Amino acid sequence: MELLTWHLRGPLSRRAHGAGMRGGDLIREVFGSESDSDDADELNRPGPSPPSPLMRPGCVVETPAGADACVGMFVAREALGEDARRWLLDSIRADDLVDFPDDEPSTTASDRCAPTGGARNQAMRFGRDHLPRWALALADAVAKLATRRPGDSQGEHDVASADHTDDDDDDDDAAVFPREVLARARTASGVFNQMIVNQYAPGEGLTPHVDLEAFADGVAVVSLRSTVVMDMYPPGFEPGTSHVPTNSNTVPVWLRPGDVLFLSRAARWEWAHGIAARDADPAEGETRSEGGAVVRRGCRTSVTLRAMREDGHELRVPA
Ligand SMILES: O=C(O)CCC(=O)C(=O)O
Ligand SMILES: [Fe+2]
Repeated sequence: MELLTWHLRGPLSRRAHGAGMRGGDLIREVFGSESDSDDADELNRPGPSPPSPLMRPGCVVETPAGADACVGMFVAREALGEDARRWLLDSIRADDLVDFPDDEPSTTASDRCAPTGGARNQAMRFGRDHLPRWALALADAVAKLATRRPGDSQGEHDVASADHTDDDDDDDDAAVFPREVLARARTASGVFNQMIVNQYAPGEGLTPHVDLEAFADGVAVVSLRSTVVMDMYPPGFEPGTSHVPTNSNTVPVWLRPGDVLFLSRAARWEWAHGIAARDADPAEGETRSEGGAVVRRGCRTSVTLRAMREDGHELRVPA
């Protein structure tokens, strides 16, 4: 219960903004969905074919400017090109997982987006068996990117391979995700076995939070459509504080269409992340807290990929 409550204060609390859903409705909607009887139909639906390769060749996984202190956070810039973004949005729409407030979702930033009101703006799936095909394809491509060394534009490193030797250990820590996270690729769970699709209208945010302990290390967020600023809050931030002013210690990360954000190590366990509820963000690189250039938000869609921990940390849901 505590875990769930904590989670609800985080990613889901933004619903209070438009949908006015709470407690049981939310939990039923969010956690009930994985056992829906129409799950099998949804999973077997062919859907649009992914472009090949899914990830843009030559994309670089980097530490965003000014974010060196946030150890374990990386962004793959425009990892999904135009075709991949279109495929992903079409796949999400084909599965009818969330409502799109605009009829023809653009693959780039758009300000033609009205607030969602009572729309379904979040969907979760737990377990690889419950992930739609498109999510499995995305998860595998993102997991490959996570084997890269930051700054490298190519060359997945097979740190999870069975013939890996201990002599390589120093090198392992140089990859985007730690070795033990990448090693999940050899298990049934895969690197990722859980996903959330989130839909944000302009003005909607995400309360700062550290992801639940029930989720393992190694979180990836695929960002689609509107550019947005994700704020990283350094260790010491008190989760559950509903209104946290952005202060000088906060590290802003600009997420553009097709970017993939990686959180592991301290960035996943010690830093909190959140999105301010506002209609516009400071222009990229803008550091002044007031009076600087701003960019209006459009609609944003994100896909968060994670894995459930298998060491007894349950995601408890009240009966
Ligand atoms: O939507 C996003 O960009 C992040 C979502 C997130 O942090 C979460 O689901 O825990
Ligand atoms: Fe999160």
